[in-house]
Amino acid sequence: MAPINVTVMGGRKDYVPAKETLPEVDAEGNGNGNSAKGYSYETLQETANFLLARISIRPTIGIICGSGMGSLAESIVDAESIPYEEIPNFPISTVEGHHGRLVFGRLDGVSVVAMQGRFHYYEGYPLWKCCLPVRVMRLLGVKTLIATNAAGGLNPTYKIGDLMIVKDHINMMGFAGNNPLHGPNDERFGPRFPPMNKAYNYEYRKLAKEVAKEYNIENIVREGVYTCLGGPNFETVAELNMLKMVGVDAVGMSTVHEVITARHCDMNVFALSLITNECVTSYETDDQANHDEVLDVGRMRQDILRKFVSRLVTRFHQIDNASL
Ligand SMILES: O=P(O)(O)O[C@@H]1C[C@H](O)[C@@H](CO)O1
Ligand code: HPA
Repeated sequence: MAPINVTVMGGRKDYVPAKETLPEVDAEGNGNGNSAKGYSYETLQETANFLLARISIRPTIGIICGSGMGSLAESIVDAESIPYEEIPNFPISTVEGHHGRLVFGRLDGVSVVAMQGRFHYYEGYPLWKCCLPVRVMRLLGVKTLIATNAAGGLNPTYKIGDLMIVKDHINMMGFAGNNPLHGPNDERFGPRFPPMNKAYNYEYRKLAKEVAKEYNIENIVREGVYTCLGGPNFETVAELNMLKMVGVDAVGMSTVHEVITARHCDMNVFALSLITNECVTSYETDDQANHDEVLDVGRMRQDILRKFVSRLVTRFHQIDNASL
């Protein structure tokens, strides 16, 4: 790749983009996320077939690990991992704290697949591509999605290290017309106009609160509303105060579009936010959100998260099977 001349502070410098770490533009040549073109059902079926040929597990529950929460996948036994680079049509992870592989295996005897590394809009991927793994999971036979994320706590009662069961979301990016389902609809995935009022499964949320009691962690488990902004910058004070006014409890840069995609293809959804920082809603402070702190809190809470999510997998599996 030819060097690009860029002006940096202190003068000009030759910069060679690390090709393997830059997301490619989409099929229409757009890298800005506004393309209506996604991969076809057949293309994603090819991806699913590739994975089915490589792995012996047939997962029914899919887990997306949030920033710094990759260790969730380390409890998986009989694990078979496939790096994203080896998976046809898959993007690659470019964010620190996101390993970039699918881990198939068993959690407490339940067959699962975990994404150790998710795709974010700010990495340059259009929303449909950020959510491509969700559709692939569905084609693999996954019926339940557990999406985890790191988020800033906006609700003033939330503390760093709290776990927020997501009860609902506000799709801020959708307000601006950016939606993973934008563009032609393939009914084999789901309907043109999917409802979103029961996006976060009520039974799962109830169970999660029971498990929190069982594990004596109910004092750190909350339930609230999440929103996703496009990132990569953290929010301004004015933005955060506006979000607070409209009822947002936690702010992040993911999950909402994954949940929309999952509900579109009729998956049951549970989402969990780890509160990694308190949002700065005042001008009278020197505090600043930063990614290192996000990763540190992920490490600090890794044992609790692993135990909690493993137990949720077992309990969700029980109720999914009971309702068959
Ligand atoms: O992948 P998630 O949503 O957990 O990551 C959050 C949002 C940004 O990617 C990053 C900011 O530190 O953490
Ligand atoms: N804002 C947005 N995304 C985040 C935050 C935040 O404060 N913390 C972790 N991810």
